[in-house]
Amino acid sequence: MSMTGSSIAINQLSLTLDGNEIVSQIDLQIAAGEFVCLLGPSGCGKSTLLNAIAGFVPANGHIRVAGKAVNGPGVDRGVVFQSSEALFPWLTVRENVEYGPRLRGVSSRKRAELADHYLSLVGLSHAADKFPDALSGGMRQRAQIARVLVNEPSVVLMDEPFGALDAQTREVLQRELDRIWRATGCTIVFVTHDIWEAILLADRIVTMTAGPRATIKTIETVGLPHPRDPADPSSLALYRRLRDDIGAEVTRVLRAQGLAVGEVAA
Ligand SMILES: Nc1ncnc2c1ncn2[C@@H]1O[C@H](COP(=O)(O)OP(=O)(O)OP(=O)(O)O)[C@@H](O)[C@H]1O
Repeated sequence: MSMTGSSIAINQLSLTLDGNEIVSQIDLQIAAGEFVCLLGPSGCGKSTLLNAIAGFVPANGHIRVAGKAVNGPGVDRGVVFQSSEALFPWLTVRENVEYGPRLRGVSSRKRAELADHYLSLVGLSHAADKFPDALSGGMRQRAQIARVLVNEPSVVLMDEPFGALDAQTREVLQRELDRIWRATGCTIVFVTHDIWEAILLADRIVTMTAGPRATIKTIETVGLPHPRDPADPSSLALYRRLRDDIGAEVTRVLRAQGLAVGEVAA
């Protein structure tokens, strides 16, 4: 039970929703097994870009995963959402995790084996027979991650997966995700609002301009050893750069709307 990450190649990509061009001229090459975070002002189009890689949003331009054009959703790409409502409330954790393999016709013995493995990987073996309602927010997100990993995708797309969690649970799950990513070798694209979260997790951090027609503003290679220490001067310098880059975008938009006079931090 192992995965290999796939590369993602995005070239000259624009995305239009309801006739509005949300993101424009995106060029981004992600290596197999890389962990990339997307940061940017609220509403700039981070989720739209992630959804396009997932195949939920039609692409104008090119998105290739492992060299193959993305034309719709596929089992090679798993998506973890912020909301724990993504779990089926009428199924136990184990049944939720086995759902994907069951759809793919995997035998019950193999399904159970896969579920055991991925529930253990996310630290949820003890809660396998519980229903989602009986779980804490952090446990539900673990279950969602197991439900995605059980399909052994080469790319995991995560849309603010820890955004609704309290700070302590979030920190625990960030460490866990770092471990899980290393254990699986999958490629991760992770949308967040949280600059520290991006610094703790990412190989590279992509910042986006404010929309409409948002595009890539900067790409930072983090290049710091794991586990990352927020008190490290290099981490702090990177935090300030990212904060200033995103803050400048927020300020620009507010000024354009005639709403801001001073500087605005992200
Ligand atoms: N189905 C849709 N139809 C039309 N416009 C949409 C649709 N979904 C999102 N949008 C618009 O697309 C833009 C980008 O939304 P998106 O959710 O991708 O941004 P985001 O950067 O992920 O936002 P946030 O950080 O607040 O989660 C927003 O202006 C939003 O209003």
